[in-house]
Amino acid sequence: MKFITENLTEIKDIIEYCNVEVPDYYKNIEEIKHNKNIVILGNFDGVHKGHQVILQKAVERAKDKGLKTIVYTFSEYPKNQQTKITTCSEKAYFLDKNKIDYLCLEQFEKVRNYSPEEFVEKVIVNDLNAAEVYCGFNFTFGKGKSGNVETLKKLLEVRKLKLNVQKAVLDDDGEIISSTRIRNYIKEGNFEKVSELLGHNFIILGEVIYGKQLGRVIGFPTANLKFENKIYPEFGVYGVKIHIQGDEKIYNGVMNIGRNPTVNVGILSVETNIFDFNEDIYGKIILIEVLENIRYEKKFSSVEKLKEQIGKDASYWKNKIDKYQKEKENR
Ligand SMILES: Cc1cc2nc3c(=O)[nH]c(=O)nc-3n(C[C@H](O)[C@H](O)[C@H](O)COP(=O)(O)O)c2cc1C
Ligand SMILES: Nc1ncnc2c1ncn2[C@@H]1O[C@H](COP(=O)(O)OP(=O)(O)O)[C@@H](O)[C@H]1O
Repeated sequence: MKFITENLTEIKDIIEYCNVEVPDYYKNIEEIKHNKNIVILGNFDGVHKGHQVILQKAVERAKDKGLKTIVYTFSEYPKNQQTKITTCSEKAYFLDKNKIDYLCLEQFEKVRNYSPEEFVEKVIVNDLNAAEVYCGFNFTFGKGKSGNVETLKKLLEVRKLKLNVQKAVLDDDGEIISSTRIRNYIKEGNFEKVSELLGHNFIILGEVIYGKQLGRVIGFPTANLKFENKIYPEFGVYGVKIHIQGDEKIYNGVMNIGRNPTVNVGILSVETNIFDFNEDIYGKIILIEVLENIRYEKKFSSVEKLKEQIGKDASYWKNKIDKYQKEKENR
């Protein structure tokens, strides 16, 4: 997948993790102008199962017609930053998995005052060279969200462009799959439901930074990540899978999110002890898949007691992994 963005810092992690060339904005803009494209509009926070239906249909259509697919979305959406399920880099990771050709991360400020007509003419027709457009049933656009799917349909029709509107995708219980529902399940720690509605596990992608360097002393070194502008599960301990930049192997481990009240630092941290691993990975990008809430974070009366509990958390998760593994083998 190629990127069209002027804000490279937002995609730095995914560029490094996937070891791809730093995108050239002007070159890629020129490239899409020479193609005929299917433009897919939306926020795609989480790239959940509903989003995936739109993406798959668009990709299929593009294949049939010899077109390219472009997801057009905003880099820094103005509101609700801390409720985002995916950062730009994480969104890019899943869009790439869905075989999208280009991801255009537009600065919202650039287009926020465009009327629906202007948006269609300047963005969809001129910049993106659209042959067809896809969006979800609740898509809005233009100044103050003045345009909806009906407006878009009419504006595209006069330009002989087809709009494909995806109706709401439902889960097995007949409820609409939405980013809001997924956020609530993340907060509740119900990762079975989170994974079911996302169609993949909740991920945290980031660079390993220095922490207090106490982990190694207590026998549980932890790879620490920066806190990003996104939603995090409640402070607590989670069973996770870990992927490390440049390493094919998938590791298991336990992650703690919180303020480490026992050692009284109070700084927010997201840190993971990786099982059967002993390497220096400072500066590397890692991708964590969150699978289960094990318990909530707690203040222990001593570091010794904390150490004992971390040992129990790790054993609990190792046993569970063994159980999953045996079940898989017997199936
Ligand atoms: C599985 C796991 C569970 C943890 N649970 C707690 C906890 O309940 N309370 C707490 O104060 N710290 C908890 N921690 C965080 C430790 O305090 C922290 O890892 C330790 O201070 C080392 O930090 P460092 O990586 O910055 O050196 C946990 C860490 C792990 C890996
Ligand atoms: N099994 C492991 N799990 C996590 N990190 C490990 C492991 N083995 C070695 N490391 C390395 O050690 C560092 C963590 O050690 P730690 O003492 O907790 O320091 P810090 O407080 O800086 O995170 C990680 O960033 C990584 O480079």
